[in-house]
Amino acid sequence: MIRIRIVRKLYRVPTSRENPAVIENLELNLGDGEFVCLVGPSGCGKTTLLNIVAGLDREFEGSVDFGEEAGDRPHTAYVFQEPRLLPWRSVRQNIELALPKGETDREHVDHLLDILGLTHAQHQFPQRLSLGMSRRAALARAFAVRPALLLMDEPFVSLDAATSRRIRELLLAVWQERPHTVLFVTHDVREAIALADRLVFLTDHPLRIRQQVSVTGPRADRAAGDWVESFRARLREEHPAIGHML
Ligand SMILES: Nc1ncnc2c1ncn2[C@@H]1O[C@H](COP(=O)(O)OP(=O)(O)OP(=O)(O)O)[C@@H](O)[C@H]1O
Repeated sequence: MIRIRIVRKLYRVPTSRENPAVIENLELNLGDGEFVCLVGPSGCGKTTLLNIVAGLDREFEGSVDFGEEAGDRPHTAYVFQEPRLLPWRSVRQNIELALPKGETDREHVDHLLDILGLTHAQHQFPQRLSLGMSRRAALARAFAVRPALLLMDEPFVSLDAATSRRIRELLLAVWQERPHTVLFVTHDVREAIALADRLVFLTDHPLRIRQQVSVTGPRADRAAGDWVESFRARLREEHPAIGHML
């Protein structure tokens, strides 16, 4: 169980007299192996929250408790909004560079390239890849380290609907092979319903939790658009306060 407690997070901007809290009084627990989707308006502080959980931002009041031995954090991978591949390395090298020093794990990398449809592109350089392929390469790099915690910040943004659906299916296929805790940020409630065990709807100014909802249907059924639409309709009925986010 990961326990996230953020009493207050603000950015001190020297040129600004007032620095309002971006996040305030947020309490969020992530179960072991749980897939949690954060859904919130643009600019509400989702990336800020992921950066805090990743340990990239330590300037906040509160704590992130990983329930491990003091000081230990789980093996974490972070997939950013942009794929952030090194342009002077091939797809395969980008993936292998993420592995701990001295570790090659060829079979695991081969398997990920295969399942993500990148075997034929493994020796290409990132500038030759489509956005969809780059995003798949970023996923392969994240999975290569066998993370216990995977943080994903709108990893499928600006893809066409068919490509993002295909990559979502690939993400689920790899995740289901070895379930681990995922915190996934999206604007897209349909995407969240297709993926998550739990949806966490957020407010902005400051960011807080507005509503949490479990999604219990089998993931195989959720690939069908009508399953997602009927779940959305039920949410609208049961939680009118979040109707504008649906
Ligand atoms: N380094 C920074 N310095 C000052 N303000 C910042 C900084 N980073 C983010 N902010 C502000 O904090 C707020 C939350 O930003 P953040 O990027 O976390 O939101 P978000 O929900 O991820 O946005 P989006 O959905 O557009 O990706 C915004 O008002 C943003 O302008």
